[in-house]
Amino acid sequence: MTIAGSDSGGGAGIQADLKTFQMLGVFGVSALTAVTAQNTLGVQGIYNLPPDFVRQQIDSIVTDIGVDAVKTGMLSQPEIIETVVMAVKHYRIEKLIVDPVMIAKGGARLLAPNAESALREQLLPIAYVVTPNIPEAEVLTGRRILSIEEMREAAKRICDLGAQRVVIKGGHMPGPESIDVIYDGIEFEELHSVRVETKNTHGTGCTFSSALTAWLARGQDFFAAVHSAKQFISAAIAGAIPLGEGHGPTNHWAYMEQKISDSATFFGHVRP
Ligand SMILES: Nc1ncnc2c1ncn2[C@@H]1O[C@H](COP(=O)(O)OP(=O)(O)OP(=O)(O)O)[C@@H](O)[C@H]1O
Ligand SMILES: Cc1ncc(CO)c(N)n1
Repeated sequence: MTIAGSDSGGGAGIQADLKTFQMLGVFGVSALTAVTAQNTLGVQGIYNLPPDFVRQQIDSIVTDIGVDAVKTGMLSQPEIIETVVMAVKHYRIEKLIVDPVMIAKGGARLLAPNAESALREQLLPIAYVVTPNIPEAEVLTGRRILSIEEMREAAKRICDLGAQRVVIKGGHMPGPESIDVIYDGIEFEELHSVRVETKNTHGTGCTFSSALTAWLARGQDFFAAVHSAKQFISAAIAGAIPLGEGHGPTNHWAYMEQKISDSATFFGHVRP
């Protein structure tokens, strides 16, 4: 399940999450927190849903269909965070993947400033894993992050805030590689990928964390699931189709296309 906002542009939010789940063979369900009027140029409008109605959607899903993992994205308001926290505790959801969405690529706020403390103090302590980008990790820790060493320190601090595991995504740090720092409370790992020179990075964070959620729902262990998610997002960025005039979306089917062309046999055809 994804608990997040709708991106009318289809590249981020609920739409990115459900497309990613589908591509990874996971049945996606959703609870909407907000509806955005959004495209590749920016966010033109936000309509928040009432917290009670967010809870009603979660109740509808969990009491009938059930969930193997739950991901949160845009939560927008402190009351929505409190509602999600209560529901996660009530249903004893263990695999909670928190993508602490704060600001969209174009600069629009997707989390009210007065919701940051609720996120830090109430949601992080019940997270199985948190996946901040660098600016989000800076807000959560209150410190600048300018190096891999500082990413590691931030990961430790975020675990000290109560999260069990952390992936700090390195898309915002300049350099020839995009490096993510993974920490499970004991061990660190760095995941390197060649930085693709592209402006089509709308929704990279949502897509990465929903791929991680899908692999965790499928039962992969934490480090393996992060590696698989990185493969998914790397293919989605490299294979992005340019849409719109601004930051275009990633390509949610590129990973499967790559898998198909990598495989020796496909529909009975043996590749030379
Ligand atoms: N230009 C790029 N080339 C290769 N990998 C990238 C690039 N930009 C981001 N990534 C990777 O994509 C994933 C998402 O990271 P990023 O830091 O962009 O998330 P984000 O800022 O939360 O995204 P968004 O807010 O747009 O949803 C990470 O694994 C990161 O390393
Ligand atoms: C609805 C929504 N969620 C998350 C993001 C972050 O990419 C976005 N741009 N829009």
